[in-house]
Amino acid sequence: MAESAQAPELVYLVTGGCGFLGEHVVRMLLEREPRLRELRIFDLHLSPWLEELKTGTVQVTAIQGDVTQAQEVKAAVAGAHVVIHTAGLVDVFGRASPETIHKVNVWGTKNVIEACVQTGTQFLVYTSSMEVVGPNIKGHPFYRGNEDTPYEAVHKHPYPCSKALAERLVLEANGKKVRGGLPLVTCALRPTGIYGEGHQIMRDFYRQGLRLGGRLFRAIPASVEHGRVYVGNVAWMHVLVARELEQRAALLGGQVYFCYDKSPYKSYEDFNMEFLGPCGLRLVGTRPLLPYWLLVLLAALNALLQWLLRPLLLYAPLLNPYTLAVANTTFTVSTNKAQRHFGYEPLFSWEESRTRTILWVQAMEGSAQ
Ligand SMILES: NC(=O)C1=CN([C@@H]2O[C@H](COP(=O)(O)OP(=O)(O)OC[C@H]3O[C@@H](n4cnc5c(N)ncnc54)[C@H](O)[C@@H]3O)[C@@H](O)[C@H]2O)C=CC1
Ligand SMILES: C[C@H](CCCC(C)(C)O)[C@H]1CC[C@H]2[C@@H]3[C@H](O)CC4=CC(=O)CC[C@]4(C)[C@H]3CC[C@]12C
Repeated sequence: MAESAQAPELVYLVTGGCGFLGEHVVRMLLEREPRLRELRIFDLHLSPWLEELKTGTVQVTAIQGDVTQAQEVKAAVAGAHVVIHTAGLVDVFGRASPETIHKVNVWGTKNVIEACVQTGTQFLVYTSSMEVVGPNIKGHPFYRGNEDTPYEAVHKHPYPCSKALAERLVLEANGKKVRGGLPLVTCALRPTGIYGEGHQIMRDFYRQGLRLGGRLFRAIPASVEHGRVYVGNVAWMHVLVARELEQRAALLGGQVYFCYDKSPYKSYEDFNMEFLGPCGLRLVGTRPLLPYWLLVLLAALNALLQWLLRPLLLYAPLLNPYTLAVANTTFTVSTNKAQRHFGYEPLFSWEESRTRTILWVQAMEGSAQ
């Protein structure tokens, strides 16, 4: 993949390319990867906006497929130079079964690795998660840590378990010989909580606030810091690392990188108010309105209700023991590893990330403004 002034030659495949992050990766590649000849977008559900991308100079190929189906993955990967594997089942609310989460996130990743090996694709970027590290179930804080900070990672929930297993598979595959005899070069990016245009949970909080007369009620102490990163910067990191994998294979291969930018350290709720505030919502209370023990009880009750109601309907509220523990445990990163290894600098400043997110919330139907 050496730099050349010749015609664009590279074929990229983005799995999960119609998801929240995947869409930003796809658009970023089209905007900022001049060597792109063909962009394949592989997803279980293809979005209508893909059509508008097909009018440019890069060949955009939409592939409806399932990462759990090895043959479908292999067919999509064949002939690609780089695979960016963002597809995953993001579920911490109990909507999907643990088996399904494992199947999509672990087997799906296995299939992607195997497809690279069998077809001769040499470069693989995996979207991992901060959840691979923590917060752990013991509630230990991870305060502005980096990739080398010691932390007791203990996973019980199906989602972090699956992401940790999948990340390990990706890292262990680094150096494996692909068809043709060249080594596979892999790396994993670990975003903290991603925000920005298209963020479903932000949408849910906004709608909940509207239903509650423009108010949200503080549940988590303002002192608990939760790491957040703007989706455009996460996408940019994927594009950059994918571009650099060949040139710096020895340095980047088998490495993990937290995704970070200049977003401020705040609690999950205070951070959301950076966007929801200018859209007419307010966060009631300088301290949590309910005592923590009551929240724990409510979260346990929700888990019980989910279990009892499962034969009849899907009850999957935002509050459950796992989400409460994650929201209530400090987990923030402070690192420059991506900058040192592949020259990453955030493409979007905090002000720009904030403005873009606010404009997106405001554009939502029924804005409180
Ligand atoms: N949203 C967040 O805050 C964070 C997300 N991540 C990771 O980033 C990646 C993308 O997450 P989001 O964009 O937030 O989720 P998303 O749910 O918006 O996107 C995931 C995409 O994968 C596709 N997909 C799911 N199952 C599939 C299957 N069996 N075959 C093919 N495609 C399938 C979905 O249709 C969807 O388009 C995931 O791997 C997730 O674990 C990591 C850290 C934080
Ligand atoms: C839904 C949680 C906030 C509600 C808490 C309540 C009910 C007390 O108000 C979210 C708090 C933290 C979020 C998670 C975090 O950002 C890390 C994540 C990384 C991922 O890879 C996937 C998503 C998530 C698990 C994210 C999910 C929502 C929260 C638990």
